[in-house]
Amino acid sequence: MTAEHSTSSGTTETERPLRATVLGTGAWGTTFAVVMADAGCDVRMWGRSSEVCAQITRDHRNSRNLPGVRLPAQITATTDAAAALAGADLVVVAIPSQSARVTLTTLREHVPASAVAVSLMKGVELDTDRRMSEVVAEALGLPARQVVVVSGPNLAREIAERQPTATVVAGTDPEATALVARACTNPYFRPYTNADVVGVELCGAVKNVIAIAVGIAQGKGFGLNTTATVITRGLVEITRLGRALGASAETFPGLAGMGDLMATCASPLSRNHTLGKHIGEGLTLEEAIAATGGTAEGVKSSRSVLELARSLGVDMPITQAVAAVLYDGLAVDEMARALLARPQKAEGL
Ligand SMILES: NC(=O)C1=CN([C@@H]2O[C@H](COP(=O)(O)OP(=O)(O)OC[C@H]3O[C@@H](n4cnc5c(N)ncnc54)[C@H](O)[C@@H]3O)[C@@H](O)[C@H]2O)C=CC1
Ligand SMILES: O=C(CO)COP(=O)(O)O
Repeated sequence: MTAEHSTSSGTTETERPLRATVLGTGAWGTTFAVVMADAGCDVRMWGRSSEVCAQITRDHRNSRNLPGVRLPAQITATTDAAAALAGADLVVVAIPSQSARVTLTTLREHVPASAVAVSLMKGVELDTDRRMSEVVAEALGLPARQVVVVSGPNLAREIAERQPTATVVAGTDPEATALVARACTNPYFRPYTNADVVGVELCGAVKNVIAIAVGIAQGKGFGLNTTATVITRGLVEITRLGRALGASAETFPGLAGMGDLMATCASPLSRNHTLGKHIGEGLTLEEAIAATGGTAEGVKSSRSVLELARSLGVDMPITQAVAAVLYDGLAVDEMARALLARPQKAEGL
């Protein structure tokens, strides 16, 4: 992957590998660094832990977040934000959604004004109800056209093992979107581009809440009929919210929508699914968070998505039930009863 710069004659010339800086050394940040390194980019990482950064640079491993995976030797990591971000063409954000605004605000002075920012995060900010691309643009002071999102059926561990998958790269500026898609194209990772940023981001955030619901059902011992019902009606909920916010109907049955729902709701690798299962088995929220490890974004997003839906008058019964179980003491046994007892209606949106 090389950077192309316009020359004075208006043509482009290939000069050097594209420089990408990943913010966050968690499971997905590290895996996406591998994806971009395998696509030919020059990849640096920034993280808070000097121990993790040293291990990435020196031993080519991240045993805390991606145990057993060997990283390409050219990936380096540092806690020094200025060094990590100097000259970056792409700034890839992979930290928990609720920490994004504060963290990016402190890093802003080091981000080159011409950089394209890439959000890998799947959440909606509490209190503001902002999507992550909006948070990134506001915190870094970048125009919306310079922010691109990546979202799809992308369980980190499988991709770190170079198992084939596809994703969606969404942005409002076709050039920036294509640049990010090229930066992550390699023999096992295939991005599709999409101009529907709103739809792609909502799919990524809300599928985590639906995966918690599926996990709860499975933790209760319910089978595949229940799982299929929650996934399918979950997609209806996501679509309803997205349409109210102007998203394209075509996005929801695609990779970022149905694709990611299938991966996240089915896989024991998913933190959201796992957390839900623990809740269904009777753990408290605190116990389930501790037992799951890693970031289960759907916990906080159940509240922010519900806030957003209410502000728009959109009905999201599964999301509402998950938030009620996690935060309002609704008993798990009551959850299914409450969902099934709702008034009869026609299928569809
Ligand atoms: N793990 C996965 O398979 C996928 C995750 N995502 C999304 O990517 C985002 C990041 O997820 P993961 O890397 O998996 O999470 P993780 O839990 O593995 O790692 C999060 C990382 O962020 C760091 N961090 C936490 N608070 C921070 C702060 N205030 N400032 C700087 N760093 C901070 C942690 O130390 C850790 O290194 C989430 O929004 C998640 O939904 C998206 C696709 C796949
Ligand atoms: O987003 C993901 C897969 O696409 C990862 O899901 P979890 O955050 O639930 O692990």
